[in-house]
Amino acid sequence: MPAHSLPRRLVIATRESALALWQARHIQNRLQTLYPALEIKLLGMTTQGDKILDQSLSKIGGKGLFVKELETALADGRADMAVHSMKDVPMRLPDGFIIAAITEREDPHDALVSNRYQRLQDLPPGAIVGTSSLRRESQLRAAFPHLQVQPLRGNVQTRLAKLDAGQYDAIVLAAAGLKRLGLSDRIACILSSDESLPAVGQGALGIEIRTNRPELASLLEPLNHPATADCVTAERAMSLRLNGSCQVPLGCFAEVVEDHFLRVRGFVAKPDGSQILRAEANGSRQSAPALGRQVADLLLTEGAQPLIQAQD
Ligand SMILES: NCc1[nH]cc(CCC(=O)O)c1CC(=O)O
Repeated sequence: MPAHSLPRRLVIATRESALALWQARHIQNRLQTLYPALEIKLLGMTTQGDKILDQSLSKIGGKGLFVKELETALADGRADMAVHSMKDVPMRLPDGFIIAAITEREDPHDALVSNRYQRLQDLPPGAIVGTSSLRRESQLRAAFPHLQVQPLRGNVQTRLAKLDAGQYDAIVLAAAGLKRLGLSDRIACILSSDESLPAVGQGALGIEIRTNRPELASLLEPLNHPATADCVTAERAMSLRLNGSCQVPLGCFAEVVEDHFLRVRGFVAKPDGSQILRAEANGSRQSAPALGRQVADLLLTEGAQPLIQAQD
């Protein structure tokens, strides 16, 4: 990029939870190292998704609630870019917005957090596990029908506080959030992708800009991690094909195998875990979107349609 087109100041829009701020500062620091002359500020914002804590996200409109306010700040020029957990980014962005870079994935797995138990297998019948994620709930119920799954919302610290107050025997959180916040010692165990297939985009950060700011896209290019971007592209293609929203228990997880290939696994389920459909596709990294769609199509062939529709 020619030096003259470098902006002098940048504003990064972010939510104000500790995790969102960590993520925005992480991107700020990486950009500052790359572009020492740039003045980079954060614009903290509270979104609808942060305000409404008494209802399940799936019932109040889903992921979009975490990004809409940030997009408004991009649209009216208060900010140049927004940092998101890719897990919270809707499959379709509004016209005029793009994810310009996807950074290297942190641990994509879910983690079990408990003050008493080390593993899911150790939880006794009737033990209460906290999660508001239909994806986590359906997988837990399928494998451990003797457990009670109870709703748990709020930011990471709030959820840990509710566990510590004794409201739950264990909770399930994204390992990435705990690790970023320096809370790795709270992890009882990491759940394997067979125990809990991660959410689309889990552990990856995305940087969103307006499509009409190509100079920002060039500036962000060094932050893009191609392997992570290919994985997340496959996962999002799967979810888009199934019209995935928070209202459907669904997961998709892609991994790079032997540098050039992707292994893509997905599932859809009934929330109570009484039915889980799984599928896998393998192929070259260049065909990431096709592999994601292939997983979706395999699931549809297995009978996913009623599971997807039942939630409406
Ligand atoms: N749903 C909120 C959310 N969005 C992203 C993360 C974790 C960080 C990540 O996946 O990058 C979390 C917390 C959690 O699920 O425990």
